[in-house]
Amino acid sequence: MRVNVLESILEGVRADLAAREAQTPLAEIKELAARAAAPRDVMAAMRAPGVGVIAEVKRRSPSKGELAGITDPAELARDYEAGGARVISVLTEERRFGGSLADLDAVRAAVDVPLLRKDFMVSPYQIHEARAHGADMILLIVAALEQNVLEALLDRAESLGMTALVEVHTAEEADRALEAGAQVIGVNARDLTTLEVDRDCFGRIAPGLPSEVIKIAESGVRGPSDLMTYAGYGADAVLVGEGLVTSGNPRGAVTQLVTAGSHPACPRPSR
Ligand SMILES: O=C(O)c1ccccc1NCC(=O)[C@H](O)[C@H](O)COP(=O)(O)O
Repeated sequence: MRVNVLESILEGVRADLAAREAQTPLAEIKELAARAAAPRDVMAAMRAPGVGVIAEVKRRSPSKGELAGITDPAELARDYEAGGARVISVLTEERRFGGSLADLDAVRAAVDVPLLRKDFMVSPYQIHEARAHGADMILLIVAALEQNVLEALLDRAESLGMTALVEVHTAEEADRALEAGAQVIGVNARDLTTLEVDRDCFGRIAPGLPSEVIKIAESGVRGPSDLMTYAGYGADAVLVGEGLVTSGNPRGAVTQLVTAGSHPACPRPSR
């Protein structure tokens, strides 16, 4: 029997969430979120000219195991910011990705750019938690959520002044994202149920999305030439993890992508 990777990740996420909720009740985490500094303007960052880079702090992955022995996520984030990343994504899932809310705190204290809390969101609790720890953006994976839950979580994020990156892998999921009112849609080249990476996925789905929707190409970006390909299909930004953390020079690797994304020969999103 084939194991659905996403389902098994979600099981662990729910168990860890229940443990955190038992320790810090929802009312308390809401209070902490309300006291956090105002969220940064992610939409302005996404609409800036050229193709932007969302650089990910990614310690480990279910498919590849330990990626680069990250010892200081704050230092990595400072390199990303210096290289010109528009947003920094911090993976906070612990069991499979080795991340934590402590990583998010460390990165928040180190940089000024908007932060994406990259995790498997299944409950409003996690959104208040993200805000309490300084995130400006959260991830909602369509394949992981019933439509009513997707819509409720999107509303919750917006009510806190945050932006939701709504992630899809198929045209049907893209329809669900639009129906939910997503303003930012990420097309993940990685099928989270099998972990296969299909770099043609963005080119099949993104051109069919409305022009006003911000389009992000996620996963499997190896360098400037992938960015240019995605730009040709209307990408506003690329989200890159492994390619940066394993590069040996994350600042230089981000700079190369940012340079390609702002080059006059780079296709511009039409809106
Ligand atoms: O990265 C994985 O193997 C993975 C497996 C199962 C669920 C999610 C997974 N990754 C989350 C991501 O979306 C990526 O970290 C992100 O898009 C960056 O991808 P990459 O540049 O390929 O590291």
